[in-house]
Amino acid sequence: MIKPEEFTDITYAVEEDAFAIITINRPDRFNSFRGRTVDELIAAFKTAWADKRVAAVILTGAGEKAFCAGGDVKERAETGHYGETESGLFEIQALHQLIRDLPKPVIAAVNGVAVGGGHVLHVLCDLSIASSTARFGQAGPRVGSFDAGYGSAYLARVVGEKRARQIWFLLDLYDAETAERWGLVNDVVPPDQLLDKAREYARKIASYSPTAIRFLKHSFNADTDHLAGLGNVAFAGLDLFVHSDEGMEGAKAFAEKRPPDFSPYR
Ligand SMILES: CC(C)(COP(=O)(O)OP(=O)(O)OC[C@H]1O[C@@H](n2cnc3c(N)ncnc32)[C@H](O)[C@@H]1OP(=O)(O)O)[C@@H](O)C(=O)NCCC(=O)NCCSC(=O)CCC(=O)c1ccccc1C(=O)O
Repeated sequence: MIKPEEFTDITYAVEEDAFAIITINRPDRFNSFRGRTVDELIAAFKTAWADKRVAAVILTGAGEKAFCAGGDVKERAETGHYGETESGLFEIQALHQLIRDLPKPVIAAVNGVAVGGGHVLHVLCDLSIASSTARFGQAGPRVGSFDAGYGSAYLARVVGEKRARQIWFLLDLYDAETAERWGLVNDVVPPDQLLDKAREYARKIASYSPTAIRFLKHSFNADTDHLAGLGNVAFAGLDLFVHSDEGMEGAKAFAEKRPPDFSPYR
């Protein structure tokens, strides 16, 4: 497992002997993730799980523009994949499951755009706080991708069927006020208050019984845990799809800054 001192794509810190802050740190790529980023996120969440000081975890992005823009589409357009990883696997699904299984609440502090796989990350967090400048949405069908596991089915539990379908079929970006109205985030605050609000949430959680919180988190999850099986099916399909001509058309069009042409695949 990669050690925190070896992290290149994220940063990890424990504050007040009470909570961890994980920051995706690739601002030049809108904090999009590659294989290495996902490996480091997994290592950071496991470190937080094992650390007895840590009662809650805050997940955020570096800079003011992006929380996380999903998979690194430029890397995928250039190489067809997301780069080297420790295991040889691209472990995004394991990261999703880890955020759910970690018996400590995970708070997304959404500091900018949360789109594609980055949007899925915040949806999977137990709580989300948005900067008033944050924007939310999915992008997969534009760039030749989809998340037909937690990213669609669990999203529908959070915002309802019509809105989840609207998010995935229209691919618009929604502002923080709309996200709050839809129940997609718990709070909206000015950008300069975002991390303090997340710390306030984490401090409160740290003052309560960790065993009670752990049971409650597992209980909330139990109702949708079967979606992990759906995720296995969905990601097996996605592995095939992203390498197809249709899938690669989306990634190449993004990298070439042109609209994709999916008309041959209807
Ligand atoms: C995020 C945007 C909405 C921001 O728009 P805007 O504010 O107008 O800024 P831009 O000028 O567009 O972007 C600024 C700068 O950042 C670069 N950038 C943005 N996003 C990415 C990205 N995802 N990857 C790489 N680089 C990115 C952008 O190119 C600009 O750089 P310049 O050098 O200045 O040109 C908008 O940028 C946007 O829509 N971005 C793309 C979002 C997206 O499509 N994300 C990927 C969705 S798919 C996904 O995340 C799932 C991946 C996955 O889980 C998976 C799992 C297992 C197998 C396969 C996959 C899979 O591939 O799908």
